[in-house]
Amino acid sequence: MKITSARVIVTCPGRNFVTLKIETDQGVYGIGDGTLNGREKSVVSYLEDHVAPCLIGMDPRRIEDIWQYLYRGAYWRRGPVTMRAIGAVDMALWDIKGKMAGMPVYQLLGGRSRDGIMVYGHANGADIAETVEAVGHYIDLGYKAIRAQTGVPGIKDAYGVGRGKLYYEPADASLPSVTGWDTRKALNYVPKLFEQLRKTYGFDHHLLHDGHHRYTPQEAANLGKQLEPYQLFWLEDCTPAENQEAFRLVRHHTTTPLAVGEIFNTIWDCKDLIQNQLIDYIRATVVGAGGLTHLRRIADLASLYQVRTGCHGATDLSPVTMGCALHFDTWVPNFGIQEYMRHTEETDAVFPHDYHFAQGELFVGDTPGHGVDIDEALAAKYPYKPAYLPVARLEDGTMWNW
Ligand SMILES: O=C(O)[C@@H](O)[C@@H](O)[C@H](O)[C@H](O)CO
Ligand SMILES: [Mg+2]
Repeated sequence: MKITSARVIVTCPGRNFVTLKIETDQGVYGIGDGTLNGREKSVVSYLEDHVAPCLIGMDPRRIEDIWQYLYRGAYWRRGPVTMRAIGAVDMALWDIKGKMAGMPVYQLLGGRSRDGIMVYGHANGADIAETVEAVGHYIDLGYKAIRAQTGVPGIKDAYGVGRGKLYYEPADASLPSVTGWDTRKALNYVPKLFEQLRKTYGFDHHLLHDGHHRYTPQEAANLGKQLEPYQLFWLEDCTPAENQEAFRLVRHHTTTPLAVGEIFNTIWDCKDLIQNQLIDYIRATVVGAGGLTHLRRIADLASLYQVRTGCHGATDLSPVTMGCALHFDTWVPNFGIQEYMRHTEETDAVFPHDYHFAQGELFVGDTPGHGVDIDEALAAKYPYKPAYLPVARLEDGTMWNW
Protein backbone atom coordinates (compact mmCIF):
# COMPACT_ATOMS: atom_id res chain seq x y z
CA MET A 1 0.00 0.00 0.00
CA LYS A 2 1.32 3.45 -0.93
CA ILE A 3 0.60 7.11 -0.33
CA THR A 4 -0.16 8.72 -3.70
CA SER A 5 -0.85 12.30 -2.65
CA ALA A 6 -0.73 14.61 0.35
CA ARG A 7 -2.65 17.83 -0.20
CA VAL A 8 -3.18 20.81 2.09
CA ILE A 9 -6.61 22.45 2.15
CA VAL A 10 -6.95 25.89 3.76
CA THR A 11 -10.43 27.12 4.49
CA CYS A 12 -11.92 29.96 6.52
CA PRO A 13 -15.55 29.25 7.45
CA GLY A 14 -15.40 31.95 10.14
CA ARG A 15 -11.77 31.24 11.07
CA ASN A 16 -8.80 29.61 9.31
CA PHE A 17 -8.24 25.86 9.32
CA VAL A 18 -5.36 23.91 7.76
CA THR A 19 -6.28 20.36 6.77
CA LEU A 20 -4.05 17.68 5.30
CA LYS A 21 -5.61 15.06 3.06
CA ILE A 22 -3.55 11.91 2.43
CA GLU A 23 -4.67 9.69 -0.45
CA THR A 24 -3.56 6.14 -1.19
CA ASP A 25 -3.34 3.75 -4.12
CA GLN A 26 -6.18 1.73 -2.57
CA GLY A 27 -8.71 4.56 -2.72
CA VAL A 28 -8.74 5.03 1.06
CA TYR A 29 -7.90 8.53 2.30
CA GLY A 30 -7.42 10.16 5.68
CA ILE A 31 -7.49 13.73 6.93
CA GLY A 32 -5.59 15.54 9.68
CA ASP A 33 -5.65 19.02 11.26
CA GLY A 34 -2.55 21.25 11.22
CA THR A 35 -4.09 24.57 12.31
CA LEU A 36 -1.79 26.96 14.20
CA ASN A 37 -3.86 29.99 15.15
CA GLY A 38 -2.43 33.21 13.72
CA ARG A 39 0.50 31.39 12.08
CA GLU A 40 -1.43 29.06 9.76
CA LYS A 41 0.68 29.56 6.62
CA SER A 42 3.87 28.42 8.30
CA VAL A 43 2.36 24.94 8.73
CA VAL A 44 1.01 25.02 5.16
CA SER A 45 4.53 25.60 3.86
CA TYR A 46 6.07 23.01 6.20
CA LEU A 47 3.60 20.41 4.96
CA GLU A 48 3.58 21.31 1.27
CA ASP A 49 7.26 22.08 0.82
CA HIS A 50 8.92 19.70 3.26
CA VAL A 51 6.61 16.87 4.30
CA ALA A 52 4.36 15.99 1.35
CA PRO A 53 7.26 15.20 -1.05
CA CYS A 54 8.69 12.70 1.49
CA LEU A 55 5.36 10.97 2.05
CA ILE A 56 4.68 10.04 -1.57
CA GLY A 57 5.36 6.32 -2.02
CA MET A 58 5.49 5.55 1.72
CA ASP A 59 3.31 2.82 3.23
CA PRO A 60 0.55 4.66 5.20
CA ARG A 61 0.12 1.68 7.53
CA ARG A 62 3.52 2.40 9.11
CA ILE A 63 2.25 5.13 11.43
CA GLU A 64 5.01 4.78 14.01
CA ASP A 65 7.81 4.67 11.46
CA ILE A 66 6.48 7.72 9.60
CA TRP A 67 6.18 9.60 12.91
CA GLN A 68 9.81 8.80 13.76
CA TYR A 69 10.91 9.68 10.23
CA LEU A 70 9.34 13.13 10.45
CA TYR A 71 10.48 13.79 14.04
CA ARG A 72 14.04 12.46 13.95
CA GLY A 73 14.47 13.04 10.25
CA ALA A 74 13.92 16.80 10.40
CA TYR A 75 17.02 17.09 12.62
CA TRP A 76 15.41 20.35 13.95
CA ARG A 77 13.18 18.83 16.58
CA ARG A 78 10.02 20.04 18.31
CA GLY A 79 8.34 23.45 18.07
CA PRO A 80 4.72 24.36 17.26
CA VAL A 81 5.11 24.31 13.46
CA THR A 82 6.97 21.00 13.17
CA MET A 83 4.79 19.23 15.71
CA ARG A 84 1.53 20.44 14.17
CA ALA A 85 2.68 19.23 10.76
CA ILE A 86 3.54 15.84 12.27
CA GLY A 87 0.21 15.89 14.10
CA ALA A 88 -1.68 16.45 10.83
CA VAL A 89 0.06 13.50 9.17
CA ASP A 90 -0.49 11.28 12.21
CA MET A 91 -4.24 11.99 12.40
CA ALA A 92 -4.63 11.26 8.69
CA LEU A 93 -2.75 7.95 9.05
CA TRP A 94 -4.86 6.80 12.03
CA ASP A 95 -7.93 7.74 9.97
CA ILE A 96 -6.68 5.53 7.12
CA LYS A 97 -5.84 2.67 9.49
CA GLY A 98 -9.30 2.82 11.03
CA LYS A 99 -10.97 2.81 7.63
CA MET A 100 -8.84 -0.16 6.51
CA ALA A 101 -9.67 -2.07 9.70
CA GLY A 102 -13.35 -1.11 9.58
CA MET A 103 -13.01 0.23 13.13
CA PRO A 104 -13.31 3.57 14.91
CA VAL A 105 -9.94 4.87 16.13
CA TYR A 106 -10.78 4.41 19.83
CA GLN A 107 -10.96 0.65 19.18
CA LEU A 108 -7.48 0.69 17.68
CA LEU A 109 -6.15 2.55 20.73
CA GLY A 110 -7.39 -0.16 23.09
CA GLY A 111 -11.15 0.23 23.24
CA ARG A 112 -13.61 2.06 25.40
CA SER A 113 -12.88 3.19 28.96
CA ARG A 114 -16.08 5.26 29.23
CA ASP A 115 -19.29 6.02 27.39
CA GLY A 116 -19.47 9.82 27.34
CA ILE A 117 -16.73 12.44 27.51
CA MET A 118 -17.33 15.14 30.11
CA VAL A 119 -16.69 18.51 28.49
CA TYR A 120 -16.51 22.07 29.72
CA GLY A 121 -17.93 25.08 27.90
CA HIS A 122 -16.83 28.71 27.99
CA ALA A 123 -19.06 31.15 29.86
CA ASN A 124 -18.04 34.78 29.85
CA GLY A 125 -19.39 38.27 30.28
CA ALA A 126 -18.36 41.90 30.50
CA ASP A 127 -18.62 41.84 34.32
CA ILE A 128 -19.51 39.49 37.19
CA ALA A 129 -23.28 39.83 36.75
CA GLU A 130 -23.13 39.00 33.02
CA THR A 131 -20.75 36.09 33.61
CA VAL A 132 -22.97 34.62 36.33
CA GLU A 133 -25.87 34.78 33.88
CA ALA A 134 -23.78 33.14 31.15
CA VAL A 135 -22.85 30.26 33.48
CA GLY A 136 -26.59 29.77 34.13
CA HIS A 137 -27.13 29.44 30.39
CA TYR A 138 -24.57 26.61 30.22
CA ILE A 139 -26.16 24.90 33.22
CA ASP A 140 -29.51 25.05 31.37
CA LEU A 141 -27.86 23.42 28.35
CA GLY A 142 -26.86 20.48 30.55
CA TYR A 143 -23.15 21.21 31.04
CA LYS A 144 -21.60 19.62 34.13
CA ALA A 145 -18.44 21.74 33.89
CA ILE A 146 -18.08 25.40 32.93
CA ARG A 147 -15.12 27.70 32.51
CA ALA A 148 -15.88 31.24 33.68
CA GLN A 149 -14.00 34.33 32.47
CA THR A 150 -15.09 37.86 33.24
CA GLY A 151 -14.24 41.31 32.03
CA VAL A 152 -12.46 43.27 34.76
CA PRO A 153 -13.28 46.96 35.40
CA GLY A 154 -10.36 49.06 34.17
CA ILE A 155 -8.88 46.36 31.90
CA LYS A 156 -9.37 46.82 28.15
CA ASP A 157 -10.71 43.63 26.50
CA ALA A 158 -9.73 41.17 29.24
CA TYR A 159 -8.84 37.68 27.98
CA GLY A 160 -11.70 35.25 27.39
CA VAL A 161 -14.59 37.65 26.98
CA GLY A 162 -16.41 36.91 23.75
CA ARG A 163 -19.04 38.49 21.62
CA GLY A 164 -21.76 35.89 21.43
CA LYS A 165 -23.39 33.57 23.91
CA LEU A 166 -21.72 30.34 22.81
CA TYR A 167 -18.80 31.48 20.71
CA TYR A 168 -15.50 33.02 21.68
CA GLU A 169 -13.04 33.78 18.92
CA PRO A 170 -9.76 35.40 19.94
CA ALA A 171 -8.14 35.77 16.47
CA ASP A 172 -10.11 38.88 15.64
CA ALA A 173 -8.16 41.13 13.24
CA SER A 174 -5.84 41.13 10.22
CA LEU A 175 -3.15 42.58 12.50
CA PRO A 176 -2.94 41.87 16.26
CA SER A 177 -5.37 44.01 18.24
CA VAL A 178 -4.03 45.51 21.47
CA THR A 179 -5.66 44.48 24.72
CA GLY A 180 -4.83 45.49 28.29
CA TRP A 181 -3.81 43.78 31.51
CA ASP A 182 -3.49 44.70 35.19
CA THR A 183 -2.72 41.90 37.62
CA ARG A 184 -3.77 43.80 40.74
CA LYS A 185 -7.21 44.56 39.30
CA ALA A 186 -7.69 40.93 38.26
CA LEU A 187 -6.57 39.58 41.66
CA ASN A 188 -9.13 41.82 43.34
CA TYR A 189 -11.98 40.91 40.98
CA VAL A 190 -11.74 37.30 39.80
CA PRO A 191 -12.25 35.68 43.26
CA LYS A 192 -15.48 37.72 43.64
CA LEU A 193 -16.79 36.10 40.46
CA PHE A 194 -16.37 32.63 41.90
CA GLU A 195 -17.83 33.65 45.24
CA GLN A 196 -20.92 34.88 43.39
CA LEU A 197 -21.09 31.76 41.22
CA ARG A 198 -21.07 29.43 44.22
CA LYS A 199 -23.65 31.61 46.03
CA THR A 200 -25.93 31.51 43.00
CA TYR A 201 -25.56 27.92 41.78
CA GLY A 202 -24.07 25.97 44.71
CA PHE A 203 -21.34 23.36 44.38
CA ASP A 204 -22.92 20.78 42.02
CA HIS A 205 -21.09 21.94 38.89
CA HIS A 206 -17.40 21.96 38.10
CA LEU A 207 -16.02 25.46 37.64
CA LEU A 208 -12.77 26.25 35.80
CA HIS A 209 -10.73 29.37 35.20
CA ASP A 210 -7.92 30.26 32.77
CA GLY A 211 -5.15 32.63 33.91
CA HIS A 212 -3.76 32.62 30.35
CA HIS A 213 -0.11 32.94 31.42
CA ARG A 214 -0.67 36.38 33.00
CA TYR A 215 0.51 35.95 36.61
CA THR A 216 3.96 35.58 38.15
CA PRO A 217 4.35 32.42 40.29
CA GLN A 218 3.79 34.45 43.48
CA GLU A 219 0.67 36.12 42.07
CA ALA A 220 -0.61 32.78 40.79
CA ALA A 221 -0.17 31.32 44.28
CA ASN A 222 -2.13 34.25 45.67
CA LEU A 223 -4.96 33.66 43.18
CA GLY A 224 -5.01 29.91 43.81
CA LYS A 225 -5.25 30.52 47.55
CA GLN A 226 -8.05 33.05 47.19
CA LEU A 227 -10.00 30.59 45.01
CA GLU A 228 -9.72 27.63 47.40
CA PRO A 229 -13.12 28.18 49.11
CA TYR A 230 -14.84 27.84 45.71
CA GLN A 231 -13.35 24.41 44.95
CA LEU A 232 -12.39 24.87 41.30
CA PHE A 233 -11.97 21.89 39.00
CA TRP A 234 -8.81 23.64 37.83
CA LEU A 235 -6.91 26.88 37.49
CA GLU A 236 -5.29 26.85 34.05
CA ASP A 237 -2.03 28.41 32.83
CA CYS A 238 -1.70 30.42 36.04
CA THR A 239 1.91 31.33 35.13
CA PRO A 240 4.04 30.79 32.00
CA ALA A 241 5.41 27.25 31.90
CA GLU A 242 8.68 27.62 30.05
CA ASN A 243 10.23 27.46 33.49
CA GLN A 244 8.58 24.32 34.82
CA GLU A 245 10.28 24.77 38.21
CA ALA A 246 8.17 27.91 38.77
CA PHE A 247 5.17 25.71 39.50
CA ARG A 248 6.78 24.46 42.68
CA LEU A 249 6.16 27.83 44.31
CA VAL A 250 2.51 27.86 43.22
CA ARG A 251 2.02 24.27 44.28
CA HIS A 252 3.43 24.81 47.76
CA HIS A 253 0.98 27.58 48.49
CA THR A 254 -2.34 26.35 47.17
CA THR A 255 -4.49 23.22 46.90
CA THR A 256 -6.40 24.63 43.90
CA PRO A 257 -5.83 22.04 41.14
CA LEU A 258 -3.52 23.22 38.35
CA ALA A 259 -3.76 22.60 34.61
CA VAL A 260 -1.13 23.39 31.99
CA GLY A 261 -0.15 22.42 28.47
CA GLU A 262 -2.24 23.85 25.61
CA ILE A 263 0.91 25.37 24.09
CA PHE A 264 3.11 22.32 24.74
CA ASN A 265 4.44 20.40 21.72
CA THR A 266 6.09 17.30 23.11
CA ILE A 267 6.51 15.13 26.16
CA TRP A 268 9.65 17.15 26.99
CA ASP A 269 7.53 20.22 27.75
CA CYS A 270 5.43 18.14 30.16
CA LYS A 271 8.04 15.95 31.76
CA ASP A 272 9.21 17.92 34.81
CA LEU A 273 5.75 19.20 35.66
CA ILE A 274 4.41 15.65 35.59
CA GLN A 275 7.28 13.85 37.28
CA ASN A 276 7.42 16.37 40.12
CA GLN A 277 3.63 16.26 40.47
CA LEU A 278 3.46 20.02 40.07
CA ILE A 279 0.21 19.87 38.09
CA ASP A 280 -3.03 17.88 38.19
CA TYR A 281 -4.11 18.06 34.53
CA ILE A 282 -2.08 18.02 31.34
CA ARG A 283 -3.69 19.98 28.48
CA ALA A 284 -1.56 18.88 25.50
CA THR A 285 -3.76 17.94 22.58
CA VAL A 286 -3.73 15.91 19.38
CA VAL A 287 -2.93 18.75 16.97
CA GLY A 288 -0.49 20.53 19.28
CA ALA A 289 1.54 17.55 20.41
CA GLY A 290 2.32 15.51 17.33
CA GLY A 291 -0.90 13.54 16.90
CA LEU A 292 -2.34 10.52 18.69
CA THR A 293 0.96 8.64 18.50
CA HIS A 294 2.74 11.15 20.72
CA LEU A 295 -0.17 12.30 22.87
CA ARG A 296 -0.76 8.83 24.22
CA ARG A 297 2.89 8.67 25.34
CA ILE A 298 2.34 11.89 27.30
CA ALA A 299 -0.83 10.42 28.82
CA ASP A 300 0.96 7.23 29.83
CA LEU A 301 3.72 9.20 31.55
CA ALA A 302 1.07 11.32 33.29
CA SER A 303 -0.81 8.25 34.52
CA LEU A 304 2.25 7.12 36.51
CA TYR A 305 1.95 10.32 38.58
CA GLN A 306 -1.85 10.51 38.84
CA VAL A 307 -1.97 13.44 36.45
CA ARG A 308 -5.11 13.37 34.30
CA THR A 309 -5.80 14.64 30.79
CA GLY A 310 -7.70 17.78 29.83
CA CYS A 311 -7.19 18.29 26.11
CA HIS A 312 -7.25 21.79 24.71
CA GLY A 313 -10.39 22.18 22.58
CA ALA A 314 -10.75 25.81 21.58
CA THR A 315 -12.35 26.71 18.23
CA ASP A 316 -8.96 27.16 16.58
CA LEU A 317 -8.60 23.37 16.75
CA SER A 318 -10.68 22.08 13.85
CA PRO A 319 -13.43 19.45 14.14
CA VAL A 320 -10.79 16.97 12.89
CA THR A 321 -8.77 17.52 16.07
CA MET A 322 -11.96 17.39 18.13
CA GLY A 323 -12.90 14.04 16.57
CA CYS A 324 -9.43 12.61 17.24
CA ALA A 325 -9.40 14.01 20.79
CA LEU A 326 -12.71 12.30 21.50
CA HIS A 327 -11.37 8.92 20.36
CA PHE A 328 -8.37 9.51 22.62
CA ASP A 329 -10.64 10.58 25.51
CA THR A 330 -12.87 7.53 25.03
CA TRP A 331 -9.85 5.29 25.47
CA VAL A 332 -7.42 7.06 27.82
CA PRO A 333 -7.55 5.54 31.34
CA ASN A 334 -6.45 8.74 33.13
CA PHE A 335 -9.07 10.97 31.54
CA GLY A 336 -9.95 14.23 33.31
CA ILE A 337 -12.07 16.44 31.07
CA GLN A 338 -12.26 17.73 27.47
CA GLU A 339 -12.56 21.40 26.52
CA TYR A 340 -15.40 22.04 24.08
CA MET A 341 -15.87 25.41 22.45
CA ARG A 342 -18.56 25.03 19.84
CA HIS A 343 -17.64 25.58 16.20
CA THR A 344 -19.87 27.76 14.08
CA GLU A 345 -22.51 26.14 11.86
CA GLU A 346 -20.44 27.01 8.77
CA THR A 347 -17.45 25.13 10.22
CA ASP A 348 -19.55 22.12 11.16
CA ALA A 349 -20.88 22.03 7.58
CA VAL A 350 -17.36 22.09 6.06
CA PHE A 351 -16.28 19.27 8.39
CA PRO A 352 -19.10 16.69 8.62
CA HIS A 353 -18.55 14.59 11.76
CA ASP A 354 -20.18 11.83 13.74
CA TYR A 355 -19.62 13.09 17.32
CA HIS A 356 -22.49 14.68 19.18
CA PHE A 357 -23.24 16.56 22.41
CA ALA A 358 -25.83 15.47 24.98
CA GLN A 359 -26.21 16.37 28.66
CA GLY A 360 -22.78 17.86 29.19
CA GLU A 361 -20.95 15.08 27.38
CA LEU A 362 -19.64 14.43 23.87
CA PHE A 363 -19.98 11.00 22.28
CA VAL A 364 -17.93 9.54 19.42
CA GLY A 365 -19.61 7.55 16.70
CA ASP A 366 -18.55 4.17 15.31
CA THR A 367 -17.66 5.30 11.79
CA PRO A 368 -14.40 3.60 10.76
CA GLY A 369 -11.47 6.01 11.17
CA HIS A 370 -11.83 9.17 13.25
CA GLY A 371 -15.26 9.99 11.87
CA VAL A 372 -14.55 13.51 10.57
CA ASP A 373 -14.47 14.41 6.88
CA ILE A 374 -14.02 17.56 4.81
CA ASP A 375 -16.43 18.83 2.15
CA GLU A 376 -13.84 20.20 -0.26
CA ALA A 377 -16.31 22.01 -2.52
CA LEU A 378 -17.76 23.87 0.45
CA ALA A 379 -14.29 24.50 1.92
CA ALA A 380 -13.26 26.20 -1.36
CA LYS A 381 -16.00 28.79 -0.86
CA TYR A 382 -14.19 30.18 2.21
CA PRO A 383 -10.69 31.36 1.20
CA TYR A 384 -7.92 32.10 3.73
CA LYS A 385 -8.28 35.40 5.60
CA PRO A 386 -5.37 36.78 7.63
CA ALA A 387 -6.32 36.78 11.32
CA TYR A 388 -4.12 37.31 14.35
CA LEU A 389 -4.38 36.65 18.05
CA PRO A 390 -4.34 39.85 20.13
CA VAL A 391 -1.36 41.13 22.09
CA ALA A 392 -1.50 42.53 25.63
CA ARG A 393 0.10 45.62 27.16
CA LEU A 394 0.18 46.90 30.73
CA GLU A 395 -1.19 50.36 31.49
CA ASP A 396 2.24 51.97 31.01
CA GLY A 397 2.58 50.33 27.59
CA THR A 398 4.87 47.45 28.58
CA MET A 399 4.31 44.28 26.54
CA TRP A 400 2.80 41.45 28.56
CA ASN A 401 1.64 37.91 27.88
CA TRP A 402 -1.65 37.75 26.01
O1 LIG B 1 -8.03 27.49 27.12
C1 LIG B 1 -8.28 27.91 26.03
O2 LIG B 1 -9.11 27.43 25.27
C2 LIG B 1 -7.57 29.16 25.57
O3 LIG B 1 -6.45 29.41 26.26
C3 LIG B 1 -7.59 29.32 24.09
O4 LIG B 1 -8.75 30.05 23.82
C4 LIG B 1 -6.41 30.02 23.46
O5 LIG B 1 -6.40 31.35 23.82
C5 LIG B 1 -6.53 29.88 21.97
O6 LIG B 1 -6.55 28.53 21.65
C6 LIG B 1 -5.41 30.59 21.26
O7 LIG B 1 -5.46 30.27 19.92
MG1 LIG C 1 -6.26 28.14 27.92
